[in-house]
Amino acid sequence: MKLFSAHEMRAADQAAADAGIPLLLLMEAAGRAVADAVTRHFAHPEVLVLCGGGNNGGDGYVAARHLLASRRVSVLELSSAPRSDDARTMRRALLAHGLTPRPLEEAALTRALEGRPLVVDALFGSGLTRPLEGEVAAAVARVNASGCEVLSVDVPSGVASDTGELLGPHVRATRTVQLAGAKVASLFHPARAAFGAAEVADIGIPKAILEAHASVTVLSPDGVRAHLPTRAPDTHKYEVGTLLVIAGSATYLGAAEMACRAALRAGAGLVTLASEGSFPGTWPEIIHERLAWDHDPLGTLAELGENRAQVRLIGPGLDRRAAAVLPALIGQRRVPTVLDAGALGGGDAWERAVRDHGRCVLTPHHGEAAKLLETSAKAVRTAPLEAARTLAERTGAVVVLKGATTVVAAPDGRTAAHAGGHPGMATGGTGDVLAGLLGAWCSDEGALFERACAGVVAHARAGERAGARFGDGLIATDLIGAFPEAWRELREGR
Ligand SMILES: NC(=O)C1=CN([C@@H]2O[C@H](COP(=O)(O)OP(=O)(O)OC[C@H]3O[C@@H](n4cnc5c(N)ncnc54)[C@H](O)[C@@H]3O)[C@@H](O)[C@H]2O)[C@H](O)CC1
Ligand SMILES: [K+]
Repeated sequence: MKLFSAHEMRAADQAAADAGIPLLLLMEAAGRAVADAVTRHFAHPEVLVLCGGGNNGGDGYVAARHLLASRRVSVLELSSAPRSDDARTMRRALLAHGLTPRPLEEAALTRALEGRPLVVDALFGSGLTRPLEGEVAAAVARVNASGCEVLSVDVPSGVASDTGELLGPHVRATRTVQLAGAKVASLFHPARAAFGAAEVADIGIPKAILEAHASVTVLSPDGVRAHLPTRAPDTHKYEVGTLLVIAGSATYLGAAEMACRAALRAGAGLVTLASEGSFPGTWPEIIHERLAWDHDPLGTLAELGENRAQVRLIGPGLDRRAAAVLPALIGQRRVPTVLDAGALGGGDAWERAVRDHGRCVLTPHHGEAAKLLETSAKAVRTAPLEAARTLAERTGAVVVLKGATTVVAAPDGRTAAHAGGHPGMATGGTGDVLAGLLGAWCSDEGALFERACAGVVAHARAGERAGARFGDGLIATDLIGAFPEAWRELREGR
């Protein structure tokens, strides 16, 4: 499935019109899809349709017309007359069926809501340009306070379709029927919650036109299945991903250990941890090599069995003293390299090293991305797709921008987003687990973006499984425990 900005959707509409499918046809299909969704999901005998002055309102008039056959329908419209010709046409068609919209005034709305109808919200869609205020904001507040169920058309009115940030008063929908494609806001918190159960309706824009106008893919198990690592029956450990993890510090080895364990459970053939201090060695499968950050760490690493590592992961719990040698460390080997946490150093030399390397995967959370982009965490939160893309373009790396919705961006502009997982994953160490998992799966340097996408979906699925068992009390190592099951489910298409 694709994700659309308002601009991309308008461009797709225009391309459809140029190809011979006029907007009026799309509007008819949109309103029909909304009426179908009402029939499928709601049994209310009474339906109240609220129409705005744009094309979203036009969809509302069409839905009202189709619902007349099976429900008692009333329509309240914003006092301003419909602005677009198409919405005006659809309003006339409704009049021809004997239903006359009435002005959306306080008294009329209050009275209409008393009958506890299903409310179809067709006030504003992707054309919202500023926060709702005045009468409209008051009407939206009244609808929310009524406790009536609401089906929003395309976007809950008041939600800006291009960002997960909420800008002002908005409808809290029970369900939203998104038209032609999912909108950015439907995937990102906190706006995501306003959509209720979100679905996408086909309104007759040809698939090729939609594909050509959307730049973001919504990740799903089906979409990543082809990129899950598989093993030949006669393979050996050096063939399935040998990983060198450069992480941890003398006193804090937990993050490094979790990354190593996750990599092993994700199928890495061999995992070597290079860190300072002695390793408690709770998993004997992890090979430990000692290095001293004050004493020629690059030389030590060059001597290690590092030559055998097909992938490197640098960063979880990394000793602060490593910062001084990070650019040289990144440049030391040309194998795919996942940079996490302490290895997301930033600065000119770091950025140059990452760019020159050309096979890096960066896994920042919002705060780390903000530091790398020299902006605020709020700016990253408001526009995570753009933040991930900018960082990927600047560094030439695949960027995995972690959050409740994770964005994966490639330097060539490919972008994907995934909203799976469980709120319990907001706990220390889940990022280390993702880093280890990506370390295990990013051995295929020709498919770093695809493997990163698969890793993000698998990590989220493991979180869902662990969340189902432990709820918000899940801890990072539970994800590692749930990982084999999650991976199997994805492989088997469950
Ligand atoms: N391909 C598709 O998805 C199709 C979608 N359709 C529907 O069309 C709307 C978008 O229509 P548009 O006319 O561009 O915008 P709106 O209906 O959202 O109305 C905006 C309208 O209102 C003005 N405005 C904006 N913000 C405010 C505000 N805060 N207060 C007051 N007024 C505001 C703005 O100037 C516009 O005039 C899409 O969501 C779908 O529902 C088509 O029907 C079929 C193809
Ligand atoms: K709406």
